[in-house]
Amino acid sequence: METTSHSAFTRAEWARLRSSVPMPLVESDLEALRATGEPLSMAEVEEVFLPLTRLINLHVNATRTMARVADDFVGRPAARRPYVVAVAGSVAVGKSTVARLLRTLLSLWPDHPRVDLVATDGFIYPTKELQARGLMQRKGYPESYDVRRMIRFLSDIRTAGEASLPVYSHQAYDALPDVLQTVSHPDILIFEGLNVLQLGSAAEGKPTPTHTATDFFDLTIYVDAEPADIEQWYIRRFMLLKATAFQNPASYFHHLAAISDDEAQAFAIKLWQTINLPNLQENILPTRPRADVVVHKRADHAADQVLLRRF
Ligand SMILES: Nc1ncnc2c1ncn2[C@@H]1O[C@H](COP(=O)(O)OP(=O)(O)O)[C@@H](O)[C@H]1O
Ligand SMILES: CC(C)(COP(=O)(O)O)[C@@H](O)C(=O)NCCC(=O)O
Repeated sequence: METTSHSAFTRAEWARLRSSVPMPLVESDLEALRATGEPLSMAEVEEVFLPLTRLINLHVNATRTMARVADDFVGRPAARRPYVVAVAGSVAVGKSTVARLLRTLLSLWPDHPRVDLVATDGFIYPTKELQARGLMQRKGYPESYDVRRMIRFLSDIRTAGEASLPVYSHQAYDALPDVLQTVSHPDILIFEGLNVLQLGSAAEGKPTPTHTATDFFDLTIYVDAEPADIEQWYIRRFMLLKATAFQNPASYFHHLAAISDDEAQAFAIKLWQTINLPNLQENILPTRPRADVVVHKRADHAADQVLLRRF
């Protein structure tokens, strides 16, 4: 399906663009990269992600050349700033697996060995603040993020090469108090989250923001799938977490460990249908046309199509 904004590649067409990039991973490497309940095969790496890392590698080098031109023009010493890749998509679509895999693959290229990864959940307001604002049922929606802090983080990374952010715990369902993740002079930063491609709009009575997160990205990737498939993945993962992570008394969802599977499943469906699906439809899907690369996954998680932006 060719669109006005993107060229479409079947999996087989995209796989040919790997060219001669060698496969650097073995099965045990993939085991460490898989998220809960998510398959990731050697074929997926070879046919989908090695071509993608080849494209990113070419783009990093071209971007560095362009930056040198600007430095030469004004007569200042060449400065290397982090190249930022954004990964967007729904809750449970597999963004974090894609982000971890890209980090591993990109760090094996000698041109850019230092690759860091940041998830935007670190910018979600702490539970106390969400409760005060009446946003506990809007977690993951644009208004649940401290967008100013996120923009400041991205701006510091691009200008100074270094910045810190809070750390989110899925177990606590909240930010960890007094814990910060510091990112320091990576060659590449992968910035992963639901809302990274959003333009942002002015709050009631406030001026339009000067910057949006997308101003700071060199390349944007949208991980795509049919909402009905993502719902199945979300529910399956929730049930796996019930049998594992939720058993821990420290887990926010520990109370669900004791209820029946049918009740837990009904709860997962409710979370999906009242929070995550509307967020996908209202806020996340509308950002897809702006992505440079769209990786579309089938019900079995294998990518069947890749779109590449034309402009
Ligand atoms: N309640 C939870 N407890 C523990 N881990 C979780 C929980 N919810 C999500 N996760 C994990 O957090 C990561 C991010 O999940 P999510 O934001 O849905 O994005 P995605 O599935 O696209 O990576 C995944 O690795 C997932 O398995
Ligand atoms: C923390 C999240 C909003 C994801 O945030 P992201 O890293 O994409 O910014 C999401 O995993 C979440 O907790 N959603 C709330 C509804 C639910 O529990 O599924």
